[in-house]
Amino acid sequence: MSTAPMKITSARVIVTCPGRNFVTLKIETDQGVYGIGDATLNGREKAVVSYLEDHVIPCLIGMDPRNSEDIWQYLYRGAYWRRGPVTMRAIAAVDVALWDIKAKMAGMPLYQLLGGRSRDGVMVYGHANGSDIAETVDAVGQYIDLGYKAIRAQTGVPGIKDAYGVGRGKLFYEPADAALPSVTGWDTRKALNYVPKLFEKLRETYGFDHHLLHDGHHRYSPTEAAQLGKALEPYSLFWLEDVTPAENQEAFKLIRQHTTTPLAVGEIFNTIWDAKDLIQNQLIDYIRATIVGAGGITHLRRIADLASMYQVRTGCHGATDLSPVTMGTALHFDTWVPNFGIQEYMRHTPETDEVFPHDYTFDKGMLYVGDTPGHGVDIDETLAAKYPYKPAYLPVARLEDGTMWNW
Ligand SMILES: O=C(O)C(=O)C[C@H](O)[C@H](O)CO
Ligand SMILES: [Mg+2]
Repeated sequence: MSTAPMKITSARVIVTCPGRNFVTLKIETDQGVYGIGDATLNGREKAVVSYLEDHVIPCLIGMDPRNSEDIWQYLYRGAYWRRGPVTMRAIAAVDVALWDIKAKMAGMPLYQLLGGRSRDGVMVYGHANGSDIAETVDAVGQYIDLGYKAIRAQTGVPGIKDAYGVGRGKLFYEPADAALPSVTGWDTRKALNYVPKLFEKLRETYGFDHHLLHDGHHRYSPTEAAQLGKALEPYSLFWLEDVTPAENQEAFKLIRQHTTTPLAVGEIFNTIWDAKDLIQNQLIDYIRATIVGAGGITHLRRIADLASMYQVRTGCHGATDLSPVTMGTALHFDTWVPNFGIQEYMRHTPETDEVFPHDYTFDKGMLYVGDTPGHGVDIDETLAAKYPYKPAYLPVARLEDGTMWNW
């Protein structure tokens, strides 16, 4: 790589809504090479747009884009105000765009810069859901027919209005759907009674050859979470995710003492500090932090390295609110990271795929990175401009008596 001076000449934020909102950062350089990073924060997109445009981009102009580590430290330490979803997404977008530039300049796919291939392909899990057990069992069957090796199963629960994870469309589940938050319901007892029956039926119908996963979406108390984990043990889950909120990392001790169902946490984590105690005390099995949520490649690989010391494996978040730029970048990360576990893969709509041309491909339950230099994902700006931003919130959840709960 040349040691001649190199400069960032411009950086722009592109907001587009090809079915859902995405915030993308494009960094251009004086050598004609550009990089792309995702900065989407579902339901709070404009906060990151402002953070980037008003507070980050002015500092970037003139910096040497090759110094991605120094720029990461500059944005993290330099703001004085550390961590948080807005800050860390803005940093992630810059970081990913800079790694994209570096890999393009090297003429290599990004995984080569991280340390090369550790595996041929990346095992992914898809989202099967239905309004009741029968429908969810059918949906899981459809994923099996599509070749998936691992499937997350979520079901509607009798008596709960719009239970988490039950989509309106198959393959394209999208919770952020209303100009103001829609109100969904929750009832822990009803869910605790019903969810194990789903997995009993799934194992009875399809046997034990496929990995099954379930997301508690922060709804249960530690004691209830332990009960759910115990009840699910006979069905041998790949993981039980976000079974209780993780702000208090200590809470997982209680769950861990009562169940051997593997636990996954971290899609809302921003830094290594959110996961440190969970990892060091071996309270989880999978860490779900991903590229856009946790400060880009530069920071996520630190989390993965810490996790590797405690036999915790990765399981990057990959819902539809993470753009193809994050998906593509995560696949390079997954292709390299030694302690890889699994990658979530919720398919984007054809409109989104068209706005973000990419070279990753799906085959028999696996995703494969391409060999395009960089992370292999671009943005068609002309097409993106045809889909203006539409306000869309995630739902909220309330108990039957009106009490606010965790969505
Ligand atoms: O994909 C998952 O596991 C989720 O829990 C999806 C989240 O609800 C979604 O990313 C929120 O924006
Ligand atoms: Mg989740």
